[in-house]
Amino acid sequence: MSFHQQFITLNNGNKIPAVAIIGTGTRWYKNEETDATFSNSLVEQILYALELPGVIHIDAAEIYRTYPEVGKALSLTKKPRNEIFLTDKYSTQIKVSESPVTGLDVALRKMGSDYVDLYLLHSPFVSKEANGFTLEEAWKDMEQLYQIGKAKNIGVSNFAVKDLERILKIARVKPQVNQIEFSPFLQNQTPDIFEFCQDNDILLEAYSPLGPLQKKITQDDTEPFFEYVKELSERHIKSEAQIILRWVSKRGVLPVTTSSKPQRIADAQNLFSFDLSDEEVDKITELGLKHKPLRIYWNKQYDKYNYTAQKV
Ligand SMILES: NC(=O)C1=CN([C@@H]2O[C@H](COP(=O)(O)OP(=O)(O)OC[C@H]3O[C@@H](n4cnc5c(N)ncnc54)[C@H](OP(=O)(O)O)[C@@H]3O)[C@@H](O)[C@H]2O)C=CC1
Repeated sequence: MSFHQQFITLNNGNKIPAVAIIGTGTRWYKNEETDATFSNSLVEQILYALELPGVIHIDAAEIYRTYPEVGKALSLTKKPRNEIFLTDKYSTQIKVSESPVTGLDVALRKMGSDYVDLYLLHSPFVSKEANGFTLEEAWKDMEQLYQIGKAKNIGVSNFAVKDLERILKIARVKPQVNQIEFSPFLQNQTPDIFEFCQDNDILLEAYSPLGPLQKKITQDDTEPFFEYVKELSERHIKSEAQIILRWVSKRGVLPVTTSSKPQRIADAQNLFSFDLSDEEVDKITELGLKHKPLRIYWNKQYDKYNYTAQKV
């Protein structure tokens, strides 16, 4: 099977691989970063990913406590650094390090790299009282990292329109990315975020894009959404996960996925070996919107927006 890779051009002209195939949070998440919690299976899975063709997009974060595994895999791989796209996130809500500048220094040391390709503020939940700096000051730190080249691109995660407006008011460097929860069952994490980011040329990334499959229960099989995804899976001879990930990308959003199963990682990297028609994309959108909102992360902060999460 021939391999095709796609890239998206960010608002600063840089390119990003259009799917992140190995997230190191969620199923790999740990509360502690010790020798005892070191995950050899995560190292193996990252190394497997790094043997696949093309530029490999890895998603990391300070709060996942998986820098040692990422560092080990980077030290063992034969893939050159410029064929790896490494995303990292500064932990805002739970304080791990003093500031984005100090946080990234520690991260780079632990991962054994001189730079990250993309650095994000993990959430907008920042305050002088809790963090010692405001959201605007945090962004100034991010800009400093961008200027000195330790972060080739910068962005945010879980930001609502009002949070982005605060940043845009003071930014010298506009966020390149907003990574949010996005799936057919959650098409607006917060009110109007999908449209706002597309209008402002801020790339949306979708974490938990496979929410519908992760939470699928047997009787869901009879739901029109699942019936249709199955039909497309048979029509295109692709897995149901590939159909949903491809739908995400056809909506102009970059899917961030992960798996403990090598075949699923390879399938994600092979996302652009097939296409969905506009009609197929629209039908998944429509059937997805009929489903009640499925929000897996940041429920405490964002369940209040469930009334509008399934409107586009
Ligand atoms: N910025 C933020 O606040 C957040 C960021 N993230 C990032 O996004 C990454 C991905 O998030 P995640 O929610 O795991 O993404 P996905 O929605 O892609 O879910 C991946 C999970 O789905 C399972 N899966 C894959 N294929 C199927 C299938 N066909 N049927 C059923 N289950 C399937 C996998 O299990 P299996 O291992 O068995 O294949 C895996 O555990 C994280 O690792 C993290 O890096 C995640 C949450 C929040």
